[in-house]
Amino acid sequence: GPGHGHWSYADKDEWQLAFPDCGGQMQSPINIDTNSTIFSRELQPVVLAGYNLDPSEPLSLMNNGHTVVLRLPGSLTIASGYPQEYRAMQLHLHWGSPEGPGSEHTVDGRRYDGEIHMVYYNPSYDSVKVAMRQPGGLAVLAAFLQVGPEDNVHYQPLLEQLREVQEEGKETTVAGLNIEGLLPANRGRYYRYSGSLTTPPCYQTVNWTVFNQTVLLSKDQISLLETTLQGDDDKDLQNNFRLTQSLHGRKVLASFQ
Ligand SMILES: NS(=O)(=O)c1c(F)c(F)c(SCCc2ccc(C(=O)O)cc2)c(F)c1NC1CCCCCCC1
Ligand SMILES: [Zn+2]
Repeated sequence: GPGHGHWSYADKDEWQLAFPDCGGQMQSPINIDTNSTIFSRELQPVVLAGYNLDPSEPLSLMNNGHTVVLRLPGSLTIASGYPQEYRAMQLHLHWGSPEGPGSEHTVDGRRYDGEIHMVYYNPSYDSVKVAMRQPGGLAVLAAFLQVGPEDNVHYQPLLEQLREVQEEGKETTVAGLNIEGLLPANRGRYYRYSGSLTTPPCYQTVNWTVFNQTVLLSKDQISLLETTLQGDDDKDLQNNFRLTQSLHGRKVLASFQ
């Protein structure tokens, strides 16, 4: 992965030794205290463009030892909801275990079962490598995954491939799917704040959107996510979430009252 040292969720207190930004004052994830958010009428609904990918276009799905990553084409963009256009890079998931939930952000101290992150970069920079080091260079759309009454058909193409990438480093392909279907239906209600990657190198360059509406998956889909993948040395890949970080005075905006 990026950066030098090898890291794990077990040694998250040492991350800042090898990756100094991880000890910064604009770190993610955070707890969203809904009583302290500030309503901003400037925050327009998030609109995606190019999200209906061509089913004949296979996408790479990989277990990188820390999460499962679906590479996304740069033709998928955020058309509105941010001051400038962003282009898709990848999406990945965070989850817990059968013993407990595993979202990264929390809302009023509540941790959700899981969380999807769609990672975008600002194409006005020469490359992703440059963009990810610039403030506002990255945008991540985050949504909470929650157990609901039935299977979420949009997640099925991803989840049924998990067994093909059970071991760290394994890769497979997924047919082009409707990326928009992976996000909540209501993209007008979200929180916005400036933060960081939640993994080393923890660059403080992420313009975060955390949707208010959750995404519902069945209990079976959530437990498939929690019990299929293996990380380092064949240990179960579970609880791949970073603890919430101090705001250090940062304000969290809300697109709704
Ligand atoms: N929540 S998050 O967005 O910070 C995030 C995580 F929490 C993540 F845990 C991850 S996966 C861990 C980082 C990593 C490891 C290996 C490789 C590789 O072999 O290619 C790539 C990345 C992960 F990939 C990401 N997102 C990546 C961060 C690393 C590189 C920057 C650009 C892509 C976004
Ligand atoms: Zn993430």
